[in-house]
Amino acid sequence: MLTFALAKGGLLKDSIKLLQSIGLDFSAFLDPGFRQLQITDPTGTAKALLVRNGDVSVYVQYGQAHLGIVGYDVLREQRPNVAQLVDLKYGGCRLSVAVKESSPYRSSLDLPMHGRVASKFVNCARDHFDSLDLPVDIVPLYGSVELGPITGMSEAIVDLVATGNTLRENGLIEIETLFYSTSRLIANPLSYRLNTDQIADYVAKIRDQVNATALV
Ligand SMILES: Nc1ncnc2c1ncn2[C@@H]1O[C@H](COP(=O)(O)OP(=O)(O)OP(=O)(O)O)[C@@H](O)[C@H]1O
Ligand SMILES: O=P(O)(O)OC[C@H]1O[C@H](OP(=O)(O)OP(=O)(O)O)[C@H](O)[C@@H]1O
Repeated sequence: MLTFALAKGGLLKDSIKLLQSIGLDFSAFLDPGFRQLQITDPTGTAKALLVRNGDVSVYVQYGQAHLGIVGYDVLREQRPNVAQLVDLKYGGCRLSVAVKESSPYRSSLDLPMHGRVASKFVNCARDHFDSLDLPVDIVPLYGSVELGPITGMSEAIVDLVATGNTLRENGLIEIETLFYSTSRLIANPLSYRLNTDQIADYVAKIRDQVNATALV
């Protein structure tokens, strides 16, 4: 049976809405009291696994899920062996360098050599500073990254920004954008090539739905 890996958290509502639009109902996952992590759509045609955002590509790469929905930011950070098929357009955000507004830094190159940069996106952050030939210490954090500069633990952060409210409310400013991100439909490369469980039909329906929505 075709299996999707869906990320709990910010992307879940839109992912379920998208799958509903192609006739697959996994809305039970949105019920806060619901505790099952694997469900079958009421029509019995597909299954969904509810996993952490950072684990979606793991299930897809290892083949327990044929398809998955995950942020492009995560794909850039993890570089998993999966096929990236469709830009789903929702979950828009960007990965940026931010510092305290009161600091003297206004671009990445203003940061001191061997200064600290806190991030959940350690690979993306390292690539960015390597490309500038600026040696910095990347400090891995798993959330509330904004506290790095606020507490003085780091000079800067590399973190996701959407509305910019979190930065503003914490006295930080964005000084550089690494890349923009939206959610992506990914597939296990072998299942996709072999068209296991008619993956191609579902991918085409999802692509059509996204294109139709973009035209509205
Ligand atoms: N503020 C935001 N606005 C819009 N999209 C966002 C925002 N923050 C993150 N995203 C997008 O949604 C995805 C999921 O973010 P979410 O915060 O739900 O997961 P997470 O807590 O980072 O994941 P994990 O559970 O693996 O730590 C991100 O990878 C990104 O693509
Ligand atoms: O620009 P904004 O619209 O304010 O959104 C940005 C915030 O959203 C994400 O955090 P999330 O809610 O995922 O929590 P986290 O700090 O635990 O990663 C990101 O890490 C920022 O903190």
